Amino acid sequence: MQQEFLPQMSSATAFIDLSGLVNLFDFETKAAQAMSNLAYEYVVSGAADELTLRWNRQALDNLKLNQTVLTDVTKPDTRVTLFGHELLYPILIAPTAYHGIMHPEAELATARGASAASATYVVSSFTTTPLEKIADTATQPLWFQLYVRDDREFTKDLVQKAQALGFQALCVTVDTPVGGVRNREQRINFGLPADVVAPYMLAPGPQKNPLTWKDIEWLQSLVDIPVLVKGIMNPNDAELAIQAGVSGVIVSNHGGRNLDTVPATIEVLPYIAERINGRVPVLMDGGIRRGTDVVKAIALGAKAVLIGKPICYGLACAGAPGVARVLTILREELELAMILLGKASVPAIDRSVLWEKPDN
Ligand SMILES: Cc1cc2nc3c(=O)[nH]c(=O)nc-3n(C[C@H](O)[C@H](O)[C@H](O)COP(=O)(O)O)c2cc1C
Ligand SMILES: CCCCC(=O)C(=O)O
Repeated sequence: MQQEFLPQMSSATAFIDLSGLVNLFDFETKAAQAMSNLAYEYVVSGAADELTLRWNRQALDNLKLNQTVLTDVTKPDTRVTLFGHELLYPILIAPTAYHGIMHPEAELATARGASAASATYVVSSFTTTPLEKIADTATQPLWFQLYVRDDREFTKDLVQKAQALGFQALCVTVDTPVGGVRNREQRINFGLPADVVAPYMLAPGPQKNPLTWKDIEWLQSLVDIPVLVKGIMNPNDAELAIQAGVSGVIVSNHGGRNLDTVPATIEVLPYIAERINGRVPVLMDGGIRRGTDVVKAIALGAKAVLIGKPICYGLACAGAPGVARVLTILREELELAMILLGKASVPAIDRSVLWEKPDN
């Protein structure tokens, strides 16, 4: 009998008990069953041999922490301030496309989950839900991620719409003039199902007019909100970003999805932070799955981190509560790590938390 009702419910949300999912990897395992094959292969995909995808994790795992005891930290303060706004903890939702293939409530569930967990949600240009609806739903800050399309008038209208709707920052993705070699997508002949539409995708595929630093200057002239560039992977580009006047830099290799065999983000982060030298905030994403990963990124110069795939998995497993749970688990792990490291606040997290072999 119950079978009859199942099609009306999302097979992804029906009867999922979140209590057994205690870390972000558990969500990935669960999502592999909850998601359609199309959605799972799309999300899990790295470029080519998926080396960078793996290195993002491996490089974080290979960093060791320096335990410090008897420090009297019981309730760490995880707050950070970014562009004049306070975040309760330094973890944002990275922009990921096409939530409509992951859950029937799509980006609205993500927005609800982010709001429930007091997190900032960076909405992808390739959202499958109109920005107005997301803005209506979210009660916590939204940022907008921009893919610049050939039609620059369209792009102008889009960023100005986002600003008018109250999106608080613009992240211009600069690492995707073309998508990477994605064999998993090729094997399943990835495409959006007919009932899932990305309203701002406009002319999918590679664009004819390459994006250059001049466009970054132009984009900044269109809006008053902070403009960040997402996808910086070397100090020279970071310097050019500063010269172009950006308000922030996101160290990202697109979760290993674009150019395979570029280094892990945690590996390049300290060099970029050194070059930026505090002139603008540096954010980072790629492989963050544990509270200790957040600590490591902050120790090496990130002001905050973003998470991509775990949010997709939380969404697919259980909609808004799944998204909220993923964020809350990571936040709680961060708090525990801070206590165990004796760091009472985020700004106090410096390189002393990283283990280095003593000289003597
Ligand atoms: C399914 C998926 C879709 C993505 N879509 C976008 C996108 O639309 N725009 C963008 O700038 N980055 C996109 N990214 C990259 C993420 O913003 C982020 O850089 C990356 O996922 C971070 O690594 P993580 O997944 O290991 O946390 C996407 C990533 C995934 C996994
Ligand atoms: C070609 C980019 C499509 C969306 C995206 O950014 C991703 O899948 O990583």
